[in-house]
Amino acid sequence: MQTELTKEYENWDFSARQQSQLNWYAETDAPTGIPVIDLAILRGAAGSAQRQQALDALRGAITESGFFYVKNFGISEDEIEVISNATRSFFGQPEEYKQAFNRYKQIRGYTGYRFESTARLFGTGQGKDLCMKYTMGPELSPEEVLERITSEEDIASNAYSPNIFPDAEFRRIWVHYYQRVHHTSLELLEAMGEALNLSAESRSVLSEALIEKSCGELRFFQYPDVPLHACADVPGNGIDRMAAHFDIDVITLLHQTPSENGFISLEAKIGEDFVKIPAIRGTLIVNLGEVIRLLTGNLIKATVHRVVRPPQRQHLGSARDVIVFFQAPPLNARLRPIWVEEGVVGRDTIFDELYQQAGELGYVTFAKLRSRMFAEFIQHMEVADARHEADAHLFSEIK
Ligand SMILES: O=C(O)CCC(=O)C(=O)O
Ligand SMILES: [Fe+2]
Repeated sequence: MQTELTKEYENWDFSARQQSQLNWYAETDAPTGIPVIDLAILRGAAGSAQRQQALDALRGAITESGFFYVKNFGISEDEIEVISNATRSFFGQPEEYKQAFNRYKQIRGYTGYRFESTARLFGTGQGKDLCMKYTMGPELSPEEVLERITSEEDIASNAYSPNIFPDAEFRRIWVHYYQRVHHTSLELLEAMGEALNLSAESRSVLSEALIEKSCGELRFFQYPDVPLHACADVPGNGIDRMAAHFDIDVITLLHQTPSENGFISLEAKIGEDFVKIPAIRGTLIVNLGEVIRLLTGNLIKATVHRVVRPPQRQHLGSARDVIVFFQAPPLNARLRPIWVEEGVVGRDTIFDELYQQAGELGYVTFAKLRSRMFAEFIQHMEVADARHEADAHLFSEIK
């Protein structure tokens, strides 16, 4: 058994690849209720019928499924190829070399295979994330950090920890992609404000708090082929590659590659069912996060999603790459409720509670909301770590 497992490690492939050569799905494969929105149309002449249709589709997606695709998002396939190949090449280095860039406590730099556990944070599954990761946050000067913090606690929270990169070229490539995807996220948030017909006051919450001074995090995940013995259909195994969760940001922009063998790993919970979200060439997947759900009184959905393991017959060729940008407010953002004219379905969230407590102050800082959200996660994290190591024997040692 051990020999087989070692052989599977030899299947870890980090060679450079051309995006055009991958086994993409087509736009017609988008699941029902997950529209493909054309950002080129949204950027076009205001008032055209086509543009109104795109705005209506956007409104439907964010208030119903909480998931959509976006095409013509302003980042070329070449730019995606450059960051992917640079990061794949880093992941292909010896573990010892990579560990020198590990700042996991600050959620920066390299995080090894099966190190983080989304299951542990959310209490919605078992096991560690079956991928390796690289992470960067906003590039801020010390003055810019000072502007954004509200207390000593904020410094300790590591939200503004410095970035780390293996070399100058890697940094240039990552900073470039960060700027590009950050820009796309702003375009989408503005379009959402328009699609929801927000009042001037509510739009100012979006632009002051979430748009202009936002602090996103960019991460690259490489999920290698799932080892045969760890597949979803082996009795007693879990099914997660990354356990079910919602994102705790404002909006997430995710680029995924298709697996060579066609297996679709990413699933979104729409109604009671988990729906497969295939990798469609030329698109990003967009989903909305907890912060915007709370600000809009549940109107915008922070949809639960997960990444699943393949069955044994599809373990070879199940590897996938993901570049994901989490758009988050700065810690000093002054969050207020966003009112949408019709359709407010609930005002009883943890945000509303904090907002009422704020009284005359009239806002809740993101720092406050964030620590309240994390307090909920800590309860899940008290589950014994052993539970998350129960399947460790299914994976061989990293050498
Ligand atoms: O790997 C994926 O496709 C999903 C990643 C994800 O949901 C996350 O990191 O929040
Ligand atoms: Fe997620």
